[in-house]
Amino acid sequence: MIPVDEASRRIAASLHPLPVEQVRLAELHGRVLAEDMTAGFPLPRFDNAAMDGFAVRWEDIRTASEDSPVRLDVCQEIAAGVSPRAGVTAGSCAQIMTGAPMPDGADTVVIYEHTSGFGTSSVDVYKPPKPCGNVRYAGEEVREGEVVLRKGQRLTTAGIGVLAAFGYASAPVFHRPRIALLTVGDELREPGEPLEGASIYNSNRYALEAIAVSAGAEVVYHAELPDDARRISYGMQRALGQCDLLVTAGGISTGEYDFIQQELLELGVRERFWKVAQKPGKPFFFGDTGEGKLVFGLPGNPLSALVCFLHYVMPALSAMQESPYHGRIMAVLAEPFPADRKRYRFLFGRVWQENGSLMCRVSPKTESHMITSLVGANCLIEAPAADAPHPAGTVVGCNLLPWSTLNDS
Ligand SMILES: Nc1nc2c(c(=O)[nH]1)N[C@H]1C(S)=C(S)[C@@H](COP(=O)(O)OP(=O)(O)OC[C@H]3O[C@@H](n4cnc5c(N)ncnc54)[C@H](O)[C@@H]3O)O[C@H]1N2
Ligand code: MOO
Repeated sequence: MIPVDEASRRIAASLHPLPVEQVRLAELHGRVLAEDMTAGFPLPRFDNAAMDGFAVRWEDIRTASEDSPVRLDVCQEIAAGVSPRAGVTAGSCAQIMTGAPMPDGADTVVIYEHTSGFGTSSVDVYKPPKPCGNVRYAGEEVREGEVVLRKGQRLTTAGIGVLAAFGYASAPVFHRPRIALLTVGDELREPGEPLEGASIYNSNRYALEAIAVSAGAEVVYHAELPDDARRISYGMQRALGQCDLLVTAGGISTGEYDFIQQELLELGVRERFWKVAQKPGKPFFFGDTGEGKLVFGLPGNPLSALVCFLHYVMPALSAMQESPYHGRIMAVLAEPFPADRKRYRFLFGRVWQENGSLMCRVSPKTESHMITSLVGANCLIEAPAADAPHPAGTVVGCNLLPWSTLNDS
């Protein structure tokens, strides 16, 4: 049995970055950038109006007021997307729309509301803005050549919007990690099928598939297998042929029908560890193949499987895409945490904000088969082994669940 940190280190030592591919903008959501992206031009690209109104020389209208307006000749209209025909000279101005390029000579835009209005050959200005007011200057947001998105950034709303603004129709991203998912157990039935005798429904397949997809991975293969060494071996061979990570759930402990470890070793998988000093998830197995594929043998208890996925598989998926994984925040226990005497303990729970601090408490159901303890949980709380419960007030690590937010009810 090895400590939790040592397990994470051994997994990290087996990881390789995934290959890179060029993917079209519309398909980039959730993908991870494989290169820094730079600005091909400054943003804004040219000086332009921030408001609808009149492009003027501030010098001409600085004294304008309701009682003593300044009258200017309107020499042209400039709409967004149109280049100015001429510059603005003393005593003249241009009617201009938001986003339209500023004409030479003008340094300020007077908003429509502070003038006599559009559509005439001259305009009265009633109120001056600040000098250079209502103008967006070239390069004020981003300089040409500046890095706007970093390698390792997961592309969602922000990254996709920024790529589009700089005209990138596609971007280099890491391949999506391909996961093969095997669940094993004679007792398992698929949801929708009838239950008979001592059978139970296969929840791991669906919960693990959901978390894998939310982590940006692709489940390329799945099989639901009986406790039969030959069929498990065959399923694992097929799975390994098409994935980057093989994730199995169940059959990894020491029972008479736990064939996963034995069959993995038969297939030449190199064991990096089996058994970690943690609760739940003690019989967790990790290995790799000669071709660099990773094998995660998760315990079958539903919460043990999810804890191992959250704590080990998620960071591995990020690292394979050279993306930093910031899972953990620190929070204060509102109630005692039932520590284990020998094993590092993970428990689902809730974290919330109170008077400027983050507080947390574990879910009322704490056993590793109790899948309903996930309902209402928004975090996974972790704490080291101890002879007595960690008292309220202790600061512990909390990992927001990838499908939750701080404000989930
Ligand atoms: N003598 C010992 N017995 C057990 C030990 C041990 O150290 N010595 N470890 C216990 C711990 S801790 C865990 S965790 C489990 C893990 O065992 P396995 O990984 O071999 O899992 P199974 O025995 O196949 O299943 C355990 C449990 O989970 C249910 N299960 C399995 N797959 C699914 C699924 N896809 N969907 C829903 N539920 C599933 C299964 O029916 C069992 O109840 O071993 C302990 N025993
Ligand atoms: O470690 Mo098991 O995963 O306690 O239930």
